[in-house]
Amino acid sequence: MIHCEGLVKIFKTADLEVVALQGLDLIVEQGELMAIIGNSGSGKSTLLNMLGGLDKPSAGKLLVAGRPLLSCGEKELVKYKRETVGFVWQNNARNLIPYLTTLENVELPILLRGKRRRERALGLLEAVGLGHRVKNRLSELSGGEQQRVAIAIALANEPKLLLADEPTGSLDSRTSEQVLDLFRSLNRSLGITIVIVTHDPALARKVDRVVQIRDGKTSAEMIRKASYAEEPALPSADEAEEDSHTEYAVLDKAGRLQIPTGLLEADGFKDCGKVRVELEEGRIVLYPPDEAG
Ligand SMILES: Nc1ncnc2c1ncn2[C@@H]1O[C@H](COP(=O)(O)OP(=O)(O)OP(=O)(O)O)[C@@H](O)[C@H]1O
Repeated sequence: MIHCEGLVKIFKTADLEVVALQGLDLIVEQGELMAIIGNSGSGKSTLLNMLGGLDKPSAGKLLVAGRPLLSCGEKELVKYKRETVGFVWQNNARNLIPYLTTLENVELPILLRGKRRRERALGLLEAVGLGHRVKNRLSELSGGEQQRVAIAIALANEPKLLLADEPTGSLDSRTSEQVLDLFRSLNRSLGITIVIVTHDPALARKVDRVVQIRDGKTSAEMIRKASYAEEPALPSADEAEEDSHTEYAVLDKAGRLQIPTGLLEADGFKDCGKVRVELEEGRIVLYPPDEAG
């Protein structure tokens, strides 16, 4: 569904250039539900904007649902945004119109596409568990309910890919859990590919694959040992990530590897600047530079 290779994004301001993505590689399969995590400023939102066709990369390869987003024209990009991708934002103001009812909010994007279909809007609200709240104004809904309306809106154009930027950022943990459950059930029932950008490690732990971005590049991947499809019971709050997921460092095509920061604190590696690399019995082993061979 998503194929990014060597993706670069440079923001130029009057006197400054910021390299937000520095040759990022990422592959997301069709029907995956995955999360992207990373520190503030690591490039998560920049990546999501590229995937959603809201901004163009400066260089690299970016294919989404078979479309080359870097080279396609404006018209094709508009078609892509309308037909292939849906967005859910943390900030409800970006998704919702406060003075309309729940039903009117969901009908609107369908109306804009020239197909007035109350039935479909009602169906979407049922799907997100809000069939009983269709006549309420948004101010009468809780934060979690409003986020579910936003998800119904994002689904109105029957997207193949749903992009969610901090979708639970302003919700308490119980409501976040419900929103994530909804993503899971939509992923299963509609087969829609879902990419969630989050700061929330608890949320990230509950999907099959978590990709970590560091300095504009994918640096590590955590893959759930048992897929949630095979083992729907989610890890308990006190289960550590190591128990539920296996962590991998990303090795790119040029042979570059980002070593997890914690490991670099070990004796001999701190600020060492270089390492000795040996192949030993089928394993690549790193030695501090001053350790005798
Ligand atoms: N429009 C822009 N103009 C200039 N620099 C930008 C622009 N958008 C993002 N950046 C810079 O690009 C880098 C990556 O930003 P981005 O918003 O993608 O990070 P993020 O990982 O989403 O952060 P956060 O978790 O805080 O939202 C940052 O250094 C940011 O300051």
